[in-house]
Amino acid sequence: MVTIATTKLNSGNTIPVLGLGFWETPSNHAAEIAYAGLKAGYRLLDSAEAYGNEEGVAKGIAQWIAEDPKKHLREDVFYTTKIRDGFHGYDATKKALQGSLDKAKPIGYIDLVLVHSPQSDYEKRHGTWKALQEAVAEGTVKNIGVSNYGIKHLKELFAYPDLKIKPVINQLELHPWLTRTELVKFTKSEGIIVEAYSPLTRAKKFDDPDLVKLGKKYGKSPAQILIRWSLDKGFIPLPKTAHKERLASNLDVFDFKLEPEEVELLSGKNEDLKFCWDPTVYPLDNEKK
Ligand SMILES: NC(=O)C1=CN([C@@H]2O[C@H](COP(=O)(O)OP(=O)(O)OC[C@H]3O[C@@H](n4cnc5c(N)ncnc54)[C@H](OP(=O)(O)O)[C@@H]3O)[C@@H](O)[C@H]2O)C=CC1
Ligand SMILES: O=C1Nc2ccccc2C1=O
Repeated sequence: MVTIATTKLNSGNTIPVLGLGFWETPSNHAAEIAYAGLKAGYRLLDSAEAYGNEEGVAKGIAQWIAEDPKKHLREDVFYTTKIRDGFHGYDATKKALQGSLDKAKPIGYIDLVLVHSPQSDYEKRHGTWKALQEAVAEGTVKNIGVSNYGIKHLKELFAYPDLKIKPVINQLELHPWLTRTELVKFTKSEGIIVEAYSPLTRAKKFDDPDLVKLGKKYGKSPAQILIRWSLDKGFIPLPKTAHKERLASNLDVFDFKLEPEEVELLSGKNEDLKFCWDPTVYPLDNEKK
C-alpha cells in the first residue's frame, strides 16, 4: 500500500499531499468509498455539506478506525468539509457547522472546514470567518480555510479587524488548462497551501496527445500524468473517483516525477478553461452594480 507524505500547514498541523474528492459520490456509496479509499492508502477525504455525503464519509472513516484501532488512527486521517454559500453569516455558519459536526460525530472532530466560495457579501463572509475561528478555539475544528477565493477576497479577509487565524488552504480548480499563475503565486506567498480540484479535468482531456505521449514514456495513464503534474506544481490534488478499482491507480503516482520541461509543456496548455464554476471573480461589495 502507498504511504502518502504529509506537508505542514501554517497552523502547524499536517495534511497529506494528495486527497480523494467526494463531489457526486452518491451518499449511499460514500461510506464504502471512504473505507475503500483508506484501505487503498488515501488519508485526506474532501467532502462538503453541499455534496450530501458527509455522513457517509464519516461513517467510512469510523469503520476503518474500528477495524484496527491500534493501527488505524483518527489522527492519521484528514477530513475536510465546507460551508456552502447560502450559510454565510455568523449565525447561519454556526448552525451549518453544528450540522456538519453532528454528521462527523463518529470521528469526533473535523480537520478542515473551508468557506466553499466567496459568493455573498463582506458582512456575511466576515461573520462566517468569525464563527470558524471560534470553532478552532473550541477544538471542534482543527483548521480553517477557503475555496474559490480570488486575490481580492483573500486581501479582504486579511484586513478583518478581528482576524486571528489565516486560512491554511485555498482550494481552486487547477489543471494544465487552468493554471491561475497569479492567484497561485499570491496564495503561496501568503503561506497558504493550494489544493487542486478537478485535477483530472473531470475526465474531459484524457485524449490530449501530450498526456498520452507522457503516459507512454512513464508507463502511466493520462489521469496519473495529470495527478503527477499537480503534485509537481506543489498543489494538493483531490482526484475523485467513485470506482473502487480506480482508487489505487489514481494513487500510483509516487514512483516517478515529470521533468521540469514536461511540467512546463503541460502548463503551456493554459487557456483559462473551467470545467466547474468560477467564484474567484465574484464581485466585492464595492464592485457590485
Ligand atoms: N471547492 C469546490 O468548489 C470544488 C471542489 N471539488 C472537489 O475536488 C474533487 C475533484 O474534482 P472533480 O470535479 O470531482 O473532478 P476530477 O477532475 O477529479 O474528475 C472526476 C471524474 O474523473 C473520473 N475519473 C477518476 N479517475 C479516473 C480514472 N483513473 N480513469 C478515468 N476516469 C476517472 C471520475 O469518474 P468515476 O467517479 O466514475 O471514476 C469523474 O467522472 C471533487 O470531488 C471535490 O471533492 C470539485 C469541484 C469544485
Ligand atoms: O465539488 C463541487 N462541484 C461543484 C459544482 C458547482 C458548484 C460547487 C461545486 C463543488 O464544490
